[in-house]
Amino acid sequence: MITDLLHDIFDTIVANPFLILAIFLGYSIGSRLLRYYTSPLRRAGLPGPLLGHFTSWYRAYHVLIHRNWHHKLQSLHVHYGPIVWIAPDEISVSDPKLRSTIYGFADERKEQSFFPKAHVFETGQINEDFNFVFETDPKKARVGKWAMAHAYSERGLAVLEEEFDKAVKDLVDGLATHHARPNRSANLGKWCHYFMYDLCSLLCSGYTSGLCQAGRDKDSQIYSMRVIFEAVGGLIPVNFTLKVTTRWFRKMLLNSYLEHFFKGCLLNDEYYSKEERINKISDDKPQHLMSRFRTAEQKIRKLFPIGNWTEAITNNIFFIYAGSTVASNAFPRVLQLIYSHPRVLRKIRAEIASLPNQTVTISSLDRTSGHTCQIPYLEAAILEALRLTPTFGLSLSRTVPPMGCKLQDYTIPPGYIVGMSGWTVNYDNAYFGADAAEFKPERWLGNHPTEIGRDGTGLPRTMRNYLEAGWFAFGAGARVCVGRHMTMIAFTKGVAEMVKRFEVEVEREGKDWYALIVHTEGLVVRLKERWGVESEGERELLGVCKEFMGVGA
Ligand code: HEM
Repeated sequence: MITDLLHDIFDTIVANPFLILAIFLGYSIGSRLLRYYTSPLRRAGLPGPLLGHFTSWYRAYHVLIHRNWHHKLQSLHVHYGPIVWIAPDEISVSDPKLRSTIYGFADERKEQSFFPKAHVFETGQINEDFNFVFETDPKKARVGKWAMAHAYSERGLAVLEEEFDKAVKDLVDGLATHHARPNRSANLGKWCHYFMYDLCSLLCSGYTSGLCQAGRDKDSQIYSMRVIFEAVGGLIPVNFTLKVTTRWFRKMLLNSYLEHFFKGCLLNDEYYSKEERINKISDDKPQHLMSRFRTAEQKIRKLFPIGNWTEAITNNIFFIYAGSTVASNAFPRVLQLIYSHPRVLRKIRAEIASLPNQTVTISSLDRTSGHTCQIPYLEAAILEALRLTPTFGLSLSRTVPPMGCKLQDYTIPPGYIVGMSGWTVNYDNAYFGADAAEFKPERWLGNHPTEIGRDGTGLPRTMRNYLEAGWFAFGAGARVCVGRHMTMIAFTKGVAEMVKRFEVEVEREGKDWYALIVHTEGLVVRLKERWGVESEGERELLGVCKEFMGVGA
């Protein structure tokens, strides 16, 4: 009986494929229309592009085909205001003042009021154990952060300062060896990848992956990372990805790239298995991150006993490199902005010249009690560049908790997704000023003209405190980027050595395109080694020498 029925269905499909297609399309369009007409977001009158109210393919189109979602989102907010309904169940918010509503630490009614990471982040779970960035279970994420935060802190990284210096030296020496000669241009984007990847290997295991020395992506590590970013970034905006794939399936698809990557970076010794290698590095280098992750994994395991320790450690190491991919796409733009503003460049050089040994150390950044930052202008220039190019382009989506939420005049019911993106928040004129789109490091310095600090001292609020409370380059709240200190240390040291050593002329600006993160591609520059100008007297002398040798000042 059932077999007959199945036969009949099969015959009908074979005989009438168009009928089946029509039924499928009818169902699909009908269900979308029904969802739209019954949506509380429509009843609440949320503004936004009509197509986006029906289907998430509207956004996927801009992500996957045009690769310009970050700019599209900016123009949507300019057109519709700070709250935009962008996909059937998702709202984009650009008002910095609403940051704490969505990402703030929950009050005592945590279960009811905390906005957890949206389910769609599960797409990035391509392995079976703890996954720092994409973990959607708030309890697990909290435990992970608690176990690992110290290793990523300024103090935790200070013990590895030598490794930062080594990576920076390899970057400038590599650029000098491979590119600093006439008629030889350098792809700055690629070099920033080499730099950040070498740095990660040094921090994790104490030896370099040698990309800056080689001047190329030796073992296709950057390529492997890119495949993972592309696949995950392409799938996240398409809602049905999670309906048609499982964690096992995504692992099958992408794990080989993860393993290849891991091998290229850290397991390049054929005599050891992965487990042996992890243990050997961790035992030999207890200060390095591999060892810190092994300890963190043991802590997490006490609370979440089921898991695979090598995968957990692989994941953590992967996220060090993944974070660095975010950073290495930001670094070229940071350098470009600084070099293309001669006044800023001069001020940075003057600030560095005033440092002991003309060298940035981690303690130059120290602001803890009794210390003053010794490189406020350089730091401000980097923060300002990161504000304008927040490479983590993806909206950081959160699920509205059971008690719902109010965004300006709109009430959003539980279960809907709300999210902010640095590309819209950081350009908000009302918060950052009418000149928000301009590169002005000075805006981070001094005090706010009217506000009083919120620390109870009655002193004016610093501009830095005000801006950091609104910007969104590193996210906000419980899931704020743990790699921000590592980024600032690497960038301040990196910029300092670059501006000391090279004059840089941009030959081609390249372009930014969107895929989970905003990639910086094709930024080509010409480098000329400087003569280490230090004092007025030396400058004059060097001017004479250069003139004599025809090098030009
Ligand atoms: C310019 C550089 C960077 C930018 C713009 C950036 C941006 C971000 C943002 C926006 C988030 C929040 C994600 C969310 O809330 O869903 C985040 C999280 C994270 N970042 Fe970064 N990041 C940078 C560098 C790094 C580096 C160098 C590392 C690695 C050391 C790193 C590791 C992480 C990790 C592990 C998380 C997850 C934190 C958590 O979920 O609790 N990031 N990053």
